[in-house]
Amino acid sequence: MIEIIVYIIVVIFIVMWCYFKWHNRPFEKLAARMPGLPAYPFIGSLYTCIGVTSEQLRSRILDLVKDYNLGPIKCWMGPYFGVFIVRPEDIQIVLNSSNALQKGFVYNFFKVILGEGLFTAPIDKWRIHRRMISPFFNGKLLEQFFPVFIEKNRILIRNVAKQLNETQVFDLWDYIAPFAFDTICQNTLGYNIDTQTNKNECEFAKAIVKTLDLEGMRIYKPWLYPEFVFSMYLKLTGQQRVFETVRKFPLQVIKEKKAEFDQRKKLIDAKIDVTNSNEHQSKLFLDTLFELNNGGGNFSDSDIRDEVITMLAAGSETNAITICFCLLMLAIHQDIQDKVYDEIYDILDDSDHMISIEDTTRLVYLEQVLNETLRLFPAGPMQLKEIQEDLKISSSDYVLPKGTMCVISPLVTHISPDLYSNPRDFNPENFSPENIAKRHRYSFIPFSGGPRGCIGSKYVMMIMKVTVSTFLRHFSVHTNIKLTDIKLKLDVLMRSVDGYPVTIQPRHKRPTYKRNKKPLR
Ligand code: HEM
Repeated sequence: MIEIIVYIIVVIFIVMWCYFKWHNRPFEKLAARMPGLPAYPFIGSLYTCIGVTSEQLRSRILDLVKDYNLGPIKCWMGPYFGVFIVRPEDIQIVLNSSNALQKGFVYNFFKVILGEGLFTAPIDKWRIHRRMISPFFNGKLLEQFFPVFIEKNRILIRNVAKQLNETQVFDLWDYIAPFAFDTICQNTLGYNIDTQTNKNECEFAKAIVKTLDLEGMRIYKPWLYPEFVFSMYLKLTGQQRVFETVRKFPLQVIKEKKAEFDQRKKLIDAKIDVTNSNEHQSKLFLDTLFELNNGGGNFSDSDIRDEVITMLAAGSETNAITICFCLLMLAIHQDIQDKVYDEIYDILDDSDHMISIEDTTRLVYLEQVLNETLRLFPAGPMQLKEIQEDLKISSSDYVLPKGTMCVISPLVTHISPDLYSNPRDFNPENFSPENIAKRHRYSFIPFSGGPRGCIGSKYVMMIMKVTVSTFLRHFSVHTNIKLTDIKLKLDVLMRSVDGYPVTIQPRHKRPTYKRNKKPLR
């Protein structure tokens, strides 16, 4: 009997192995020609990630690309065939191909948290939802978010002012992260939460960071790929509760807001005027989802929940990380800070009047500084696209077979010496109009690109300009660390290992050209 069982197991194993080899033929054919990492059964090339910290992982990836001279590089992610795409010409082809809209298999891990919101949605669903949601983040509608930026910045400045003249450094993150969360909450949910003042109020914000990190860690550990193994891992390590927390908060808010929406609709149907509130505008995003839901727009309750969680997750930490890095860069590079402040002063002078949307469009040097921050510290360091049909890229005439996972990494492309001189220095001149014109458009991809690029890029550039300029109008920012002291860790997002340590001083409201002038005798 035992012999028969063993015989059956061996036969099953051989059949599976043959199927696997047969299925992988096109990949193995290409892998034989393409340089890159060797692979071992089951773990593929991910042995390079075993036992390394997320900080070491970043260095390994950068070394890898350097060793292979930016060419397409093969890398087996467990059983999946992957190719690192580094050159801008190839990135452009992949990001704009209608056959590369599907996200890679690892995005399925995030469905536990984000459901099928835009970030994780399969192509058919994504197409419909993206068309419905895009208008909120484009053009004129963006203006509706502006009053919220101003109000949340007012609270931020009031809170940060407590650190004025302290000699001890503080971590910018402690102030900027709650600010970014409150802002996106108000703008997407119309929900006025104030975690800036009441830090313990929202467990959700902490839980979302934790869950995204847990799922991100899974990418490099193929033995955690099967769902049941990962759930067991969560149970054994007592971490499954954070996943429940992530779901609870948005559901509770959506329920509340839906009741308000239904109430308002009843009044409107009864022809009673409800156009009173300032709040109306910030409710627009969720209200429209409710309208799609009510009007048979093929938008279910779970679609609402998934899109809401996706916006909260995608739109708060990324924003906070970039603002923190930007202020830290300005603290390290005082000359650049002076130049940014001079520009702010030229546009807004030394009065206390609030910045307007028009003012933000004139802050062109600040925009260069923000772009340079996103170049060196792209919050979303890696993306994975699974191609649906064979795709020819320009480097070395390779044709990537259907099913290949294309790994695109701003982290890697942004520090290529072929594209940027002294790529590890912080130099906003990289984004002067002349220098931009000299480079390929896809040399700078912090928001990815093509039809599936970041939906929030305009929104976030605007909020970052408002926040950094408001901060600098009130304070000058300082630090005792150097650029080379910053250690980066690579999870789903890329952050600083040791936070963003700074001190602040009251701003002398005079531009450098007035400050440096010798007094007349
Ligand atoms: C500095 C801040 C931000 C950075 C660096 C950033 C970066 C990115 C990147 C690289 C992607 C592509 C990810 C992938 O394909 O794996 C992406 C997608 C996305 N981002 Fe952002 N993002 C930022 C802010 C925001 C904000 C503020 C929002 C919302 C208000 C947002 C919403 C989204 C959504 C919904 C997607 C998925 C788009 C789709 O698949 O259609 N992001 N973002």
